[in-house]
Amino acid sequence: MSAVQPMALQAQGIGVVLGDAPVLHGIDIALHASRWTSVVGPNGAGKSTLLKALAGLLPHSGQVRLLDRPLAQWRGRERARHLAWLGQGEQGADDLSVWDVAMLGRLPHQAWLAAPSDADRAAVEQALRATQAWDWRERPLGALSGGERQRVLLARLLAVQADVMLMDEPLANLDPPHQADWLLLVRELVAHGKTVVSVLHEIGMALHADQMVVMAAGRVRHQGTCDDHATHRALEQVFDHRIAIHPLGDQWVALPR
Ligand SMILES: Nc1ncnc2c1ncn2[C@@H]1O[C@H](COP(=O)(O)OP(=O)(O)OP(=O)(O)O)[C@@H](O)[C@H]1O
Repeated sequence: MSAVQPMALQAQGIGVVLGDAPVLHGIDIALHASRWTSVVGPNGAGKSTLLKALAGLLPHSGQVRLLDRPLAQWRGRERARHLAWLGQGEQGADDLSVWDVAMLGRLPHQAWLAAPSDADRAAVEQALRATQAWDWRERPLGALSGGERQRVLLARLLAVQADVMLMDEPLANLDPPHQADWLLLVRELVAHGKTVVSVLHEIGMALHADQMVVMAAGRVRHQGTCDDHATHRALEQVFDHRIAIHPLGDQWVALPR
């Protein structure tokens, strides 16, 4: 009999209002630890807003629980060691070197104004090598291409060595080989007990996840495993049947109808 997996993240009745507009309506999701969940849906569905609410970056109604404890009960630095975040199209830090950007991921581990420890330096090197960004470590972030920049920001997230990793469009600007590398990386993270939640527009890639949350118009329309036909039908429905999910070998692909 397999052991019951603990919950990494739970959202209960999450509502978010941005400006005057209600953007999320009563979201309930439960994400097991050591799994990869992809969040998909049309533009404006509320995917990024949900990810920000899960990360505690947005005021919301309802409750988020991280590792079975209400998010509000975590102290800031402790939470930042357990929950790492990669935002969509993050700007800023252009003058910092790639090494220093990745080292920002170690801030929750460091005492105030303390120099980086050997463990910090080892974590940064490991993260930069994992995203093949090591060779650029002395270059300023602002001198990199869009895809190179994304790999450095991914390294910053990895350097945190958090249990739960939230990534908003992590494949943005990545070429196909580096998208494939990301997939291998996520599988390795999950095999080592990490929990990954990623917002993805690449439906074929998203279908490699363990679980899928399908959103539309600020609501969760479906939550299920990626090999379940009900998940595929929900996907086709939220995209107005403009795509169809087909088997290809041992994978699933999304093709335009
Ligand atoms: N600051 C804001 N004020 C008002 N409405 C907002 C604000 N930010 C986002 N919205 C709206 O909230 C809704 C959800 O936005 P969100 O960015 O979460 O969608 P998304 O599913 O991530 O979309 P995309 O796939 O285009 O990235 C959209 O309709 C958007 O216009």
